[in-house]
Amino acid sequence: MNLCLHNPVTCADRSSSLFSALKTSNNKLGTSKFGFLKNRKKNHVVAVRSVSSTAVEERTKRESGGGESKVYDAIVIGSGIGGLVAATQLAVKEAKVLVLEKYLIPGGSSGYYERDGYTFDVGSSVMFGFSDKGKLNLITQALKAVGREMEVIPDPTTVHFHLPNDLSVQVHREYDEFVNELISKFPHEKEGILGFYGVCWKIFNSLNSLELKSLEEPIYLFGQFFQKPLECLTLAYYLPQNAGDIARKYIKDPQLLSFIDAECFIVSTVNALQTPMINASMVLCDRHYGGINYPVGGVGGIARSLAGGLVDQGSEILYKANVKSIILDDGKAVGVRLADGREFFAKTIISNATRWDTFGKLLKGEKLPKEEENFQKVYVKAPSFLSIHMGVKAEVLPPDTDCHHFVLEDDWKNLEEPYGSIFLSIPTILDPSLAPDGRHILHIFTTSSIEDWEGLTPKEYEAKKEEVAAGIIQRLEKKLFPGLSSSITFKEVGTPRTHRRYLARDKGTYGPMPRGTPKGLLGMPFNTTAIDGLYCVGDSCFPGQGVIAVAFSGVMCAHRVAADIGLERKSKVLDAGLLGLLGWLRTLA
Ligand SMILES: NC(=O)c1ccc[n+]([C@@H]2O[C@H](COP(=O)([O-])OP(=O)(O)OC[C@H]3O[C@@H](n4cnc5c(N)ncnc54)[C@H](O)[C@@H]3O)[C@@H](O)[C@H]2O)c1
Ligand SMILES: CC(C)=CCC/C(C)=C/C=C/C(C)=C/C=C/C(C)=C/C=C/C=C(C)/C=C/C=C(C)/C=C/C=C(\C)CCC=C(C)C
Repeated sequence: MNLCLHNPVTCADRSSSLFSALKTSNNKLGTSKFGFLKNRKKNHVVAVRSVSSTAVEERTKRESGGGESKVYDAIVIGSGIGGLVAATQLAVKEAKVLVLEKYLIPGGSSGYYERDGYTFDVGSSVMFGFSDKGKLNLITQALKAVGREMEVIPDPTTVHFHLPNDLSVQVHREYDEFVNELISKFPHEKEGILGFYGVCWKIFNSLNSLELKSLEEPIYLFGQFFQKPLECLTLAYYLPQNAGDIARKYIKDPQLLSFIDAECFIVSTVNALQTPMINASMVLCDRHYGGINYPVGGVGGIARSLAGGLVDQGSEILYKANVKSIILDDGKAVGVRLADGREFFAKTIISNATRWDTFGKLLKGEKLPKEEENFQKVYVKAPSFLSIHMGVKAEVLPPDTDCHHFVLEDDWKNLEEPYGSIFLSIPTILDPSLAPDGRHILHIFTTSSIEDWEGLTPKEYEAKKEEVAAGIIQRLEKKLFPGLSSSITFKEVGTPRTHRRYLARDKGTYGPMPRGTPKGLLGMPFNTTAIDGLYCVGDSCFPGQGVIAVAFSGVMCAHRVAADIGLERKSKVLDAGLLGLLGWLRTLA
């Protein structure tokens, strides 16, 4: 996806030329034509109208010019990985799905963009769940479900930490190599290190033994408890716990505890005390179990392959389709209305927009359901990122430079501060085809809030981008790569405003972040919502941020929707019991 990480002021021109370039690739994906619904008049009242189900079908027919009416099984708003996995999983169950994407290509924050011979990943380039092993390789499985496979390049080091007091730790692909390196830095904490990471493995192995489907579907859930009671009880035990508390049971050294904070921060943007233990275990072990693998050609290929696979299954994806509102019929979600006035109808609506955008914008004017109020009480929007995509002369990187780095120079206290720590990926270390010969890509990012970028004139905005980016580049020059500034051949800076604009995420947020100390994953909502027929998918659903996490949310969502539209088994009585119980558990968070 092209996030247009350049001056938003000039963006319109460049994206129109980009669009012509992309048209071909969209066509290759089989972008469908939607001639069956005519444009409707603008200035619709966004307020919900009450119409019966038959009326919905009749209206669709009328709008199709009396031709064949089409009510989809599911409409998915947004083609992030969460939305695409939900859509493809439903499509392979023979549901008719329509994905509506605001932008020109699929992927959302897992998209890509091309400039001057470089292919940049919009978001991070660290891919979990992309191996050929076990049951947690959810990206591999999602692609396989629609007959796609991608060539991947194994990453020998997940991340190289450069931390205060000159603490340098490489997270090697081999677990033993990693723990031995960590133990060599903290020999007095050998038992603590093995104890903490040992609990992570216990949880990971339990997860890896389950068939992963919707935890909101009782026939499946009880079936898993019956088949794997110990593993399910282990997961239920750790569900309300956080990594920092478990770490403190084993580890005393404050610097080592800060290292565990950094381990958690890079995937959750919060410290270990606020990171759910199940999520921490998932990432701290998958990187050694299946390993981190990078898709040849860049991360954008994942979404392109899923979108292509979706169309192969007979479902559809429509780009430049900006959903403005969700249409309710007697309190049930039955369709969507686009910014250009077109309307589409389906038995179920799945929103891949964040919960804040779904309830705050797409259902504007509706009373916020109690469940969403609770969600907003427990979670706030995490800050966004400032990202710098650069092309540099290859010789500036020392030999054996690792692909991913995390830099926190002087003071552990800066870990969670805006611009405090720096993430750096150099995907061309693994796949040189992403850059012209003799060049490398540096994708640098650091947390930043939208408030920092508002109220500026275009000139001030540009100047601030340059100034902040220069400061970050100088820090990397000092810590890692002398001569970096003078080796830059291409540079584009994106801010939280860029993320808000191109990903349609409120305040450009990276995802939900606990307001205080959460009870692990207990407060995180699943996919059903208080509105009949409306489901959410993506990072504001269980289990949270991350490509593999939203892929799991997509799998869960598709299973729950399939049961509700009769493509999978369901029991109304058990449903009511489990959904009630889960709702109650969330109130305890
Ligand atoms: N390596 C990594 O771990 C990595 C890399 C990149 C992204 N990510 C993760 O991906 C997660 C986000 O994935 P996701 O699937 O939840 O969502 P997303 O934000 O990536 O995608 C949502 C999509 O929905 C579209 N959209 C939103 N509102 C719309 C509307 N009204 N009409 C039409 N389209 C609309 C957006 O354009 C976007 O394409 C983040 O949590 C981030 O952690 C992780
Ligand atoms: C229901 C109840 C109540 C109970 C029951 C019990 C049970 C059975 C349970 C179960 C559970 C489960 C299954 C769960 C699951 C989970 C999961 C799968 C999870 C996952 C997760 C994941 C994650 C979180 C991930 C993330 C990631 C990320 C975010 C990443 C990122 C990255 C980056 C940013 C990179 C960095 C870079 C550099 C350093 C450069």
